[in-house]
Amino acid sequence: MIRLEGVSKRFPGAARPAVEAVDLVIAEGETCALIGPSGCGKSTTLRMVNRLVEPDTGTVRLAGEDVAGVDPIRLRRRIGYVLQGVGLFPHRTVARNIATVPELLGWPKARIAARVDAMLDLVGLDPAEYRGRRPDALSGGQRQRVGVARALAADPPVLLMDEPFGAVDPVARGRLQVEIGAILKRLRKTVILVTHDLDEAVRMGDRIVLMRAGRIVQADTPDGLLARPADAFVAEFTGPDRALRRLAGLTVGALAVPEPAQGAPEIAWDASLRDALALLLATGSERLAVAGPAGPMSLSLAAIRQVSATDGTAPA
Ligand SMILES: Nc1ncnc2c1ncn2[C@@H]1O[C@H](COP(=O)(O)OP(=O)(O)OP(=O)(O)O)[C@@H](O)[C@H]1O
Repeated sequence: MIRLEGVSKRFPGAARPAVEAVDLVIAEGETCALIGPSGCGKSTTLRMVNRLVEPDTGTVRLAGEDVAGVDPIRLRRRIGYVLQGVGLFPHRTVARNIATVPELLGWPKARIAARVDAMLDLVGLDPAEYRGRRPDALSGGQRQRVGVARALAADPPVLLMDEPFGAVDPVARGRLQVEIGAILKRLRKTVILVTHDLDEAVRMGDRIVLMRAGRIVQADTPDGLLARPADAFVAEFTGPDRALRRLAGLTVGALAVPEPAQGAPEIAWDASLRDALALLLATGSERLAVAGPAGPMSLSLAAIRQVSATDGTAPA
């Protein structure tokens, strides 16, 4: 769906390229999280997809088409864009903000109004209560929800998200990551997400691309990145609590076995293994009871230990 081939960019006067020889393919319906230290080229990579930045060399293709040959305005109508702090128009109502692209596309008024309400519903805001408000009457998390609603309003197949939840407090942020991630999956959007937050990348990414100094160091599933860091830099970046992070990205269902564990503390099938471990430690139990989709199951501490034991250390 999105293909970057040998893409490089050096800004005028810069000592080294911001992005260098990046090859990356993002499949339709996939969420790809770009992560890495500040200044490693994440946002520049993202912006070359919607032509806010032009590459010096290489090509960016969208559904097979070289974006260099597509009029930028037309291109951006096919690509939703969500930024930190969103950039909502402050003097426009929530409804008018969400209607921005449909209005540009000349949709009839009734269709726009219906779409605005559907988008508000989608992101969990009651249309009757929120459509007439202005952005300054919203919480940070609500503003980000409106930002996502606006980006999705014209139903673009591709969504670019640059630190979308960076300005939101940690509690609201966790909820947004889970909810918005589920919506994007359900709608089968192809998403590039730029983030500083490894937990966000693990929660939302089907794949994580870790960059350093303009280059891709490792592109892998969240579990692959945490379990098998390609080198010492990746190991350091993912940190000493890599094993716990990994458990946060895996569900109880992945390890539960079809054996009843009567009387054991209960955990949900779709809870994370990190929550399961916390419950095992808090209760001192060796096993948890799981209500599986096809009957009672159990999850043992030993099984979690086994998964953690495969947590590779980086090759020297
Ligand atoms: N418009 C620009 N003009 C000149 N240099 C730029 C421009 N945009 C980015 N850069 C430089 O390119 C490099 C990569 O920047 P980029 O914003 O892509 O990094 P990033 O990984 O997204 O960083 P951060 O996480 O801090 O947002 C940095 O050294 C930055 O200073």
